[in-house]
Amino acid sequence: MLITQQRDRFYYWRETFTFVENPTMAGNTFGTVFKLTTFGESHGVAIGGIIDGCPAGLEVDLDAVEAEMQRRKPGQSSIVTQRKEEDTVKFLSGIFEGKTTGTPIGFVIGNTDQKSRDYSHIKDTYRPSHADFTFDKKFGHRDYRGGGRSSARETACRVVAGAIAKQLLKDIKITAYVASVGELKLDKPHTEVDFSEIEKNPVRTADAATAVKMEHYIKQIKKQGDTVGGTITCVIQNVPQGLGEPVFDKLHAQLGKAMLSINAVKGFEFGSGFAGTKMLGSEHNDIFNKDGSTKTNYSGGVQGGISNGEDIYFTVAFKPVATIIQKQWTINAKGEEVEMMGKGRHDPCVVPRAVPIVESMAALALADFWMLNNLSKLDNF
Ligand SMILES: Cc1cc2nc3c(=O)[nH]c(=O)nc-3n(C[C@H](O)[C@H](O)[C@H](O)COP(=O)(O)O)c2cc1C
Ligand SMILES: C=C(O[C@@H]1CC(C(=O)O)=C[C@@H](OP(=O)(O)O)[C@H]1O)C(=O)O
Repeated sequence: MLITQQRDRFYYWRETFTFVENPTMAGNTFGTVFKLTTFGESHGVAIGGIIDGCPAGLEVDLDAVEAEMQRRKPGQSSIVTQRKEEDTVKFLSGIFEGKTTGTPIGFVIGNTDQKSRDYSHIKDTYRPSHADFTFDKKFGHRDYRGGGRSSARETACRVVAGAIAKQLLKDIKITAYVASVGELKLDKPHTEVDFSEIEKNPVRTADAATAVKMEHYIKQIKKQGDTVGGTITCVIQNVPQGLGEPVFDKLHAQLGKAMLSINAVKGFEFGSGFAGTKMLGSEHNDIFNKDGSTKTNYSGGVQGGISNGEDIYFTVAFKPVATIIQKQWTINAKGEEVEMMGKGRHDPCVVPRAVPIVESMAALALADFWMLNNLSKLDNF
């Protein structure tokens, strides 16, 4: 081979691999085998995704997908953003005669009620604690309308994939609920929560009286043009033993990544979490029953990064929404200090709509581990 040909080949491969390893805007895919890639901006034509690695032959209950979308969609009650989107999912591929074909499942969700005028004042001005500043610094060119790609609108795609992952997981039951809004707490450990209460109130907490207080508080905060944070607890039941891939892809590590990838998340507490630090080993150790189950479950259903068959539980902390309808000082792209006020339709508190997002991300993490676990033993081939 001529030296010039060799050189051209070298450059060809270098460029190819550089592209594959360092694609621009990396980070739009979650999962190793059961994978979700999402695309789209909040005020663009549509958002959507591709679910790859879903096995063939899964009967997809489209009504169940639709029901999950209704739980997340904007405009669903007076304590969430008043942007009105139907969030009907249009599947483009990968499902035939009601069953998955094992090929990529492509889907789109239209954006129909965007009001981009509300964002013209932040074209060159950064909302404090939103993603405007960092997206600008990283990419230099961004769709500022509605926060573009940084908007939680993208999480609609996660809910589509999560709804399918839930169906793949069959008996594994994933339930999330609002555990606190500001200082208002649902005063019950997850083991005493009545899951049937969650969908009966717009806050999605598991107690009617607490829900009334939380709803009232969110409305009050909204009137002041302000926002408030909260926490969501998630419980996963009927988990088979063996899910999780030590050492770097431990089950709770991936769940942490899944949760921390959700917009506005600031904390993830797994199993006994921070409270466990105040206990002694003699109190904290989960003592076995003869069948391998444990008498207590401070481990949160995971030991050594692998599920042990007990319930998995964790809590996710969400910050107060950044866009407030109050004047605040900020800076513009020229570095000048300017006063700005948020405009438009924002969530005064994200937790009511984040409940199905937390469940979906948990389902995606578990579906991936379920697929991977089938590869971990020769007996499975
Ligand atoms: C369900 C949900 C709804 C949200 N709604 C809003 C909103 O209406 N306005 C807003 O400024 N941020 C909202 N956020 C948060 C922003 O998307 C998020 O703060 C922003 O992308 C910056 O990312 P970070 O807070 O994770 O750093 C929402 C988050 C979630 C999970
Ligand atoms: C559109 C959704 O939520 C949006 C999330 C969001 C943000 O900054 O994250 C800001 C608001 O966007 P807009 O100003 O366009 O109404 C929310 O409504 C959705 O969840 O589907």
